[in-house]
Amino acid sequence: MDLHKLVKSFRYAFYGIFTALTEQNMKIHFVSAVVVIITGLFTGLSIFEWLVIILLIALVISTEMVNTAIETVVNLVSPEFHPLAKKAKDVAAGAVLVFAIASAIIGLLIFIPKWFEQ
Ligand SMILES: Nc1ncnc2c1ncn2[C@@H]1O[C@H](COP(=O)(O)OP(=O)(O)OP(=O)(O)O)[C@@H](O)[C@H]1O
Repeated sequence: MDLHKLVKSFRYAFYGIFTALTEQNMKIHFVSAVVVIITGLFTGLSIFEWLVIILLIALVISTEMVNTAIETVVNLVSPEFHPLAKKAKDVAAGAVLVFAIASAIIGLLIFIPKWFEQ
């Protein structure tokens, strides 16, 4: 195993996370995640509920990062307006929206009953 290569891959991956965090949408997802985690700490969640919340947060952020990667490649290969560039960007953005909406619904299904039982 090439340890040097492995360390380099991790460094690039962390740089990718840092780069993605400079995007406005990622900042919104990040702040939302922090708000959800703080709300979860105050509400009191079971281990299973935390697993679901952490998985959803990680998947929304990962989906947004893949969307950013797609946007960047599209900008590289098609800086001018092109209907296929539009299709790629809109579909990638739609994928994030689908996951974000589903996550918000699942989050509310976890939190709302707990708020009303207290
Ligand atoms: N090269 C292109 N050809 C056709 N349509 C495009 C192109 N670039 C962007 N668009 C359209 O504009 C929308 C927004 O694009 P994009 O996300 O790149 O801009 P933005 O909102 O300024 O993003 P960011 O600020 O995150 O770079 C796309 O979803 C797409 O509909």
